Amino acid sequence: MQPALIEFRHIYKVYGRGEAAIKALDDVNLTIAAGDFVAIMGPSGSGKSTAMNILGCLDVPSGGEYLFQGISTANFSREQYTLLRRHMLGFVFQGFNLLARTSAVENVELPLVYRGMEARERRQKALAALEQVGLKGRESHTTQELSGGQQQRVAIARAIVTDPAVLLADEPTGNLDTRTSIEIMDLITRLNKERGITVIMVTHEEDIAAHARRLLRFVDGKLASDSDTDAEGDGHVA
Ligand SMILES: Nc1ncnc2c1ncn2[C@@H]1O[C@H](COP(=O)(O)OP(=O)(O)OP(=O)(O)O)[C@@H](O)[C@H]1O
Repeated sequence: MQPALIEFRHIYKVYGRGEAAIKALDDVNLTIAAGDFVAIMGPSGSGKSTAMNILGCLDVPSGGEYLFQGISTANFSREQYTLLRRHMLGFVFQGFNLLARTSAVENVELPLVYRGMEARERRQKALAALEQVGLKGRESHTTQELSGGQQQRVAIARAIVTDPAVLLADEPTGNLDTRTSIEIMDLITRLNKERGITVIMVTHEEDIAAHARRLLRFVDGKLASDSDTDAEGDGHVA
């Protein structure tokens, strides 16, 4: 049997010591299969960002074990974490996090520069990724010449240009109006369905979470519920 893509075994994250210690994550057990589309919700301070940081190898748990494709990351070196991040994970943030005064195509090429890819191949891949997110014709526009929705599309192109197994999205529509949010969610849903990218997304909005297939709710650092949505994989509430 294939191991799950992602597994949390008794994950704890504790900040501070003694009386002041805060359990940001408290014995979280979780498996996510390849190709799933998971939304994470919960009140402020419930541990969502902490969980995303551990999933994204930006932070390590205080206890428990994080397995990726069945391999424990517990004894990973800093370099191994970096490799896992660069080769398997793509990130999208609420604030887009693009370089200003830099063209869309150059922003998308950036992760390929870190990989040491040759310039021509890099450009080709970045242009293809921009086309995939519906930005053909805007490749040379700089960040400030693009709308918020277009900037998020560039950020998504940058996240998928490396062909990651997992897209980690932290409130990807948090800075967008309703119509643009729906367009971005349709794009993310398409990437999940057509390219098979596993999507894990934090959101505060129920109707954004409804695009996912599965919904995890955190309360006080614990995984309080884990249920299927009504999306049935088509990205829309039935
Ligand atoms: N670096 C840190 N040092 C100390 N405490 C922290 C740190 N990061 C998070 N915490 C605490 O851990 C708990 C979980 O925080 P976390 O940021 O994961 O919550 P969240 O669900 O993402 O909240 P929000 O929706 O407000 O972003 C909170 O009580 C928070 O104050």
